[in-house]
Amino acid sequence: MFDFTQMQGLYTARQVRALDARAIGGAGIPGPILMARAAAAAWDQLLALWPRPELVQVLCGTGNNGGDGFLLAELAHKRGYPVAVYQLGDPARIGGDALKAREQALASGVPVAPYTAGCLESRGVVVDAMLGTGLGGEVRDAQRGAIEAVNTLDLPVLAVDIPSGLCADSGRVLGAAVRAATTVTFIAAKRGLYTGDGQDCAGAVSLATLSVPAAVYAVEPPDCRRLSLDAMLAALPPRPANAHKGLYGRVLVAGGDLGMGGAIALAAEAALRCGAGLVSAATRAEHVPAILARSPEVMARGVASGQELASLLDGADVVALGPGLGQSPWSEQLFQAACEHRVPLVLDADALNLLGRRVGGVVPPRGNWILTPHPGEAARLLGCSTGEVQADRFAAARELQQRLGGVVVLKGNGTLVCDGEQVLLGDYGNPGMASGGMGDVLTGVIAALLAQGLAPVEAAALGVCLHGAAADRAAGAGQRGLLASDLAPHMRELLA
Ligand SMILES: NC(=O)C1=CN([C@@H]2O[C@H](COP(=O)(O)OP(=O)(O)OC[C@H]3O[C@@H](n4cnc5c(N)ncnc54)[C@H](O)[C@@H]3O)[C@@H](O)[C@H]2O)[C@@H](O)CC1
Ligand SMILES: [K+]
Repeated sequence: MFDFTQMQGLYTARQVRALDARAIGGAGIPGPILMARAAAAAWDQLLALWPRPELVQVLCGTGNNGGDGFLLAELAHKRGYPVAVYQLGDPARIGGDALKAREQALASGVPVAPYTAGCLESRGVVVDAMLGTGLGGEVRDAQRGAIEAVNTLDLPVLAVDIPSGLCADSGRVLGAAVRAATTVTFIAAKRGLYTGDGQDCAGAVSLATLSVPAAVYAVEPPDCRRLSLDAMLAALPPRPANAHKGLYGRVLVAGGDLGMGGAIALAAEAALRCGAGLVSAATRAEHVPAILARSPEVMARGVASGQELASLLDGADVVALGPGLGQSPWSEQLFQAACEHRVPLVLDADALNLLGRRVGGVVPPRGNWILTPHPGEAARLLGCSTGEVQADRFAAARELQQRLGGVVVLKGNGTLVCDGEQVLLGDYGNPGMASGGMGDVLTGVIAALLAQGLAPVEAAALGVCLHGAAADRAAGAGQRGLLASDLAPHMRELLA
């Protein structure tokens, strides 16, 4: 239903280097021309955001990222703006197009001085052209000092191609990274700009393709794409006039151990609001009255054992297991019963923790489940630390999918959806979502979409974006205090 290949490709540094080389060698665009276009694109963005800057302070490294900075400084200087360029690293190490750019800037009269501690003035704007896609490993001390100085200045910062210190591939801060207000990235979007620390460092990202022809991109197909909610919503077919509830699937939400009944109520309500035909809840008998009082549309049943759950599974098209599930013997029984059935599953929260105990054991990988771990749950499933998951979220998502099958949704800033072939990145949402119940809602959303006939990867991709975009709308009233239950009306509106 969704054509992910039409969505924006996200590339690794290696891939972008290949595209650069192809643009120069194959498409015949000389390197200095590409660099001049990059500088012009960044300069245009700077002026668009901050017209008439009092001072343009440009920090240049010794690679081509620095070359972009020199040419930007020359543009600013020629247009009469006060400019100061600070060189990081030994100029003797500069070569190729970057050296030409530096010489051109110097010949035009751009003032260039070595970067020293305290050299930056606290006025105007800062252009970060220290490190781009050529960054290898943790930033060295000299660059680290400059990065920290930029971040303490409290001036608007434009990052050239990628904020210095951010890993283009993983979105991890390599020791220290510039926090920019905006980043102009060249030729192709780097995937690290959109996940992990990427969004915090890059600010608003714009892509300048530098007029590289489409044929160049054909040689390096991306294996990661940035999800477009609009494109997915546009592809959803309208409901026929003679529709009936049987067409839209039966979702069974199971979980809600003692003390955690709210989780199951949230998941069930989210499934209803996202269009599931019928939603049932299987939970502790104690929670049934409260669920019915809140959502009379939910068919809530008390289940005391795995056997009782098993009798409900045949009547479900999709089972969402995990919200408030707990890890008690009761939880274990429900988990066991659901996993023994062939029904498609959406597993979250404690269902993932129970799965983690059994990986490689009783429960083999399966193709018809969607697993929605946050980084901590992913770490438990992989037997590593949360830090290791966050250090390379793409690798963690792929590894999990390979081990467990199905579709893996690695939650967090820049949520990743991996079906084994591709990684899809959803960058909707905001920090207001760091509150209890958000995951339960996502589980219900994905289950509802799956029950309505979307392919598992589509249900996960649309669910993630719908959930994040609804939170962005709801956060109009403030991120702090955003409740999971605030999302439902917005999801409904978006789906409409
Ligand atoms: N023709 C091209 O290839 C184009 C490249 N462009 C720019 O070129 C950049 C890539 O240029 P390069 O490949 O020269 O690399 P960079 O300029 O990103 O970085 C290389 C420099 O960083 C230093 N460095 C590497 N790791 C470091 C670390 N851990 N700590 C401190 N310093 C470190 C290296 O010694 C080298 O001087 C892109 O990000 C983009 O800005 C653009 O001009 C567009 C065209
Ligand atoms: K940079």
